[in-house]
Amino acid sequence: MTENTKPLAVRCKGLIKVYTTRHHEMVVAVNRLDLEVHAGECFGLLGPNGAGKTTTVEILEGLLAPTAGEVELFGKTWEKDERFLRERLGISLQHTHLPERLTVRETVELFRSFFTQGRDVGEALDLVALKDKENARYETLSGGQKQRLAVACALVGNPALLFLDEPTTGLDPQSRRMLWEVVLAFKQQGGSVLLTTHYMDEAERLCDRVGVIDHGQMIALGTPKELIESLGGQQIVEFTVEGNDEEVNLDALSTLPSVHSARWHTGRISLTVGQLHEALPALLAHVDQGGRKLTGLSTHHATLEDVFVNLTGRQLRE
Ligand SMILES: Nc1ncnc2c1ncn2[C@@H]1O[C@H](COP(=O)(O)OP(=O)(O)OP(=O)(O)O)[C@@H](O)[C@H]1O
Repeated sequence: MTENTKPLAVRCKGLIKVYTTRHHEMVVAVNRLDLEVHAGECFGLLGPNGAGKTTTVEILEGLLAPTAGEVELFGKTWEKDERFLRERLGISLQHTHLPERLTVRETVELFRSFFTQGRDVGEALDLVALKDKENARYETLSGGQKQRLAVACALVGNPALLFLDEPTTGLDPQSRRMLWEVVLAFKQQGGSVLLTTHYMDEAERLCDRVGVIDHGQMIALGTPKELIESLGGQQIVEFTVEGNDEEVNLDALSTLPSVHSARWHTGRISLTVGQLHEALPALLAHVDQGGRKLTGLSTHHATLEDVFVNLTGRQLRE
């Protein structure tokens, strides 16, 4: 099969999930979501708490029934081809509770037994650098080791598609980087990945494309580079001035050289800027001419976080 005729790893269309709470209130968690993950791609779903990421992922994993919409993985559906799909998916849930008394090796052996074909247990442990812990009981592992074990369990069936729901939340930097290497190696061998994350550096490092989801809807989709470029500038300048904030004229600021846009953001003025060496002198002169004094100034390279703020006026993590 050529690249174009390969079935998509994930295709969902018009996905809707409405929960009914204990108090009989309706919560629309996913609202007409369309999503495609290509074979061999790492796709990241980003969004704030409660955006609908976990609900979406659990529907795609066949763990939760949608209220409406179509879901296909490798051109197959959960209704008709559950066995086929279970053999091809690796799943690491947001919270994994594994048996406390089993050793690391026993845990992975248990998961290996669910699959007719799969990896050698030792190889799966090697992949997540847990070989030296194979005889340790689950209850004695650190948070990072537990998370890596969950990923080993997801990998031991030699899946074609890996689901990772916030795989590195709460991990130390070294464990996070180790998991990133595991994901990149899996992708390099042709695997497809759908991951959710709160970490923008993680999305930028791992994902070929990302979808930003808010209130159950996809509000932006593209490569990290495309999304960041959509801001119109690669740099963000944030500053505060002494005196009455109300008088700051955002329109005037956005006409300064190399400034693409100006907004209020968490008590500061935030400018999206093309060239710092053009924008900064002009900004300083502008503030000076207005008879004001700068009380703070910082700059950073635009990130996916800035994309989210630009789209919604909110922080990704509040
Ligand atoms: N079982 C449930 N019953 C009622 N409402 C629910 C249920 N599960 C989730 N929700 C609601 O659906 C919305 C989406 O939740 P979901 O967990 O999918 O979001 P999320 O983006 O994964 O958030 P987080 O990053 O915090 O995990 C939220 O408003 C949540 O409160």
